[in-house]
Amino acid sequence: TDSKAASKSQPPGPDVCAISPKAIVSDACASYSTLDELNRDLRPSLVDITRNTDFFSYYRLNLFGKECPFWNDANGMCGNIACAVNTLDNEEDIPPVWRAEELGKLEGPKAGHPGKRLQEERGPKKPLQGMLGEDVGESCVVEYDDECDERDYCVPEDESAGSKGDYVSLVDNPERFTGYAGEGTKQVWDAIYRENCFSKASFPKSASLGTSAFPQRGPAANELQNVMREHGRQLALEEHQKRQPNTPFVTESGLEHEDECLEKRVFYRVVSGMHTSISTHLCWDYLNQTTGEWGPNLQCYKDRLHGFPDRVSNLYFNYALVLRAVTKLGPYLKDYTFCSGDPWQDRITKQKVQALTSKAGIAPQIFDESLMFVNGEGPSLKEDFRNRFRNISRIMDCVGCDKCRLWGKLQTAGYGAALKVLFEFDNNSDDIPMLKRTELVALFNTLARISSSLEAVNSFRIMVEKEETAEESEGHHHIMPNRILKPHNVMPDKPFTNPLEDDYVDHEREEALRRNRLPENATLTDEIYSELDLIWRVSKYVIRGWVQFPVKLWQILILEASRLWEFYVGLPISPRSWHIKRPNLDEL
Ligand SMILES: Cc1cc2nc3c(=O)[nH]c(=O)nc-3n(C[C@H](O)[C@H](O)[C@H](O)COP(=O)(O)OP(=O)(O)OC[C@H]3O[C@@H](n4cnc5c(N)ncnc54)[C@H](O)[C@@H]3O)c2cc1C
Repeated sequence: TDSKAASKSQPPGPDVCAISPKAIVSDACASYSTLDELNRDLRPSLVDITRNTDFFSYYRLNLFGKECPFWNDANGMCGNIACAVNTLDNEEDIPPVWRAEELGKLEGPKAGHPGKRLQEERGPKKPLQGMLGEDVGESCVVEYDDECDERDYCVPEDESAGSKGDYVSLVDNPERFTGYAGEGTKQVWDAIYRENCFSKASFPKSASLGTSAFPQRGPAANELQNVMREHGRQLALEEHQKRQPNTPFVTESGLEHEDECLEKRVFYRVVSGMHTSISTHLCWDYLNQTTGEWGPNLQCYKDRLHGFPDRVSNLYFNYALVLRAVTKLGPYLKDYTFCSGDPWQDRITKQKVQALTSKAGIAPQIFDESLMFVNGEGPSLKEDFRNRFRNISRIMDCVGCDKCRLWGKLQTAGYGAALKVLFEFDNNSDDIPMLKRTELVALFNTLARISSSLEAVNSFRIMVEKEETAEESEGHHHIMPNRILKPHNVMPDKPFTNPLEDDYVDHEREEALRRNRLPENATLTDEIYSELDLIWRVSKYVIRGWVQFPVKLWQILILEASRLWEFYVGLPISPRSWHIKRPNLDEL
């Protein structure tokens, strides 16, 4: 009952399925341990792609040229050396294919938004058209006349010749502690969360913040009041969680967030999960100002995340969402040339990407985007959702620390690309939007960010465990509040165990069984229906296995062929990574 109550107190409770506790658990949710397992599997390839290929390790963005469109940010600037970004000012340091002289040579499809007709002519189901890399002289860049394509979820970075921007090496500018804090950061985070306040009426494009100071009256003032109320509720919720963990948080409007629709919850989770990832990185790679050394800061993690399971839950949710987008994009990337100016490297990059997306494709579906924007007020929310996300990408120009702005912009672009792939790529439609190189780089690097955050959070949890065990053995009786994040699938009466241990999966099964158990007062009819339901789900699971078998076999063949190729050309051979998974009731 405790965990039930807790799950009602906030949208993303630690024991709750990431999206909707009842309706979509089997198709759209994976357990925390499944995601950890996937992450352990995929992480080496992802790190390899984002660190060792030119295509994915250089990003071009307009880092300094855009003013904050919402307020005067002159006072919120970070002067610490750690806030600085090393841009690649010397042309020699940029891969040849992206140097200005090469971009200047480009002709043809770089000019102009492709428009519907041109997209149709280019043919269906090839969103990338090989446009970014078939040949430098042909077209490594696609340029848009207007700021956004109507299906963009964020303001895209422009890589075309003549556009303003700098190249940065993402490897040389790691996301970590910078010391950027105070009123400036508060203002930015507040503005970002304000975008979460959906109203019944749709907002006009980029309107919810407005460019002027806060209004005193009229519709905008009403909205502001709602925002303040919402923010106040958030603070009250946090206070409540501290004082009375695991009890429902009741406001005048009832249990918090209980009645929110899927789309609004998803929006909040994406933003909050991104915030969690940023906090995790700054705590993991923290500057000890006494010793001058960089390393994990456990207290920083405890203050920001350990006591807030919903924040960590949102991080896992984002992993599922972005990984699903990358997996969905996989087949489209087969025709894509990863143009970096060196055909040999381009081929290797492609193989690495194919290996990653094929591996991810073998895993069970972890997020089901087809459930969004379909029921209730869902369809009418899509444009609002998109505009709000674009606004968040504009707010990133108000971040007063260059390095934070770099990673903030990259990650919003990455989530924007993921949302575009999930909600605008319709396999049954011929009209599929295009992706720029910057969007692809942002997408893969955002996944890599979340992936390293998951790893860091697991390591931090283990550190907390060790610290508590040490304290206990010294005789201090440590009282751990229930709301502190435990491995998510642990039964309430079982001891806290390291999520990396094998028996974690057993807890997961027990939890699944517990969820499916009938209430004590169940009638015979309930039991019969429950049995029939189980038989139905098991049959579906078995049939689905048979149907998917040829695809899986094909994926295995592709993977094996790619390993053989790696062996043949003398590359390090990627490990085999498919598992025969034990079915659990969640997947049935
Ligand atoms: C876009 C952006 C990028 C940044 N990148 C970096 C960076 O790379 N390195 C660096 O050192 N600093 C970075 N910062 C600053 C950093 O995020 C913090 O703002 C700063 O460390 C001050 O932290 P704080 O303790 O005041 O809480 P903040 O992290 O600023 O949080 C403000 C409030 O938001 C709420 N909150 C916190 N986390 C969550 C969550 N996950 N979900 C929901 N609500 C939450 C809490 O109420 C909290 O009090 C960045 C800031 C921004 C806006």
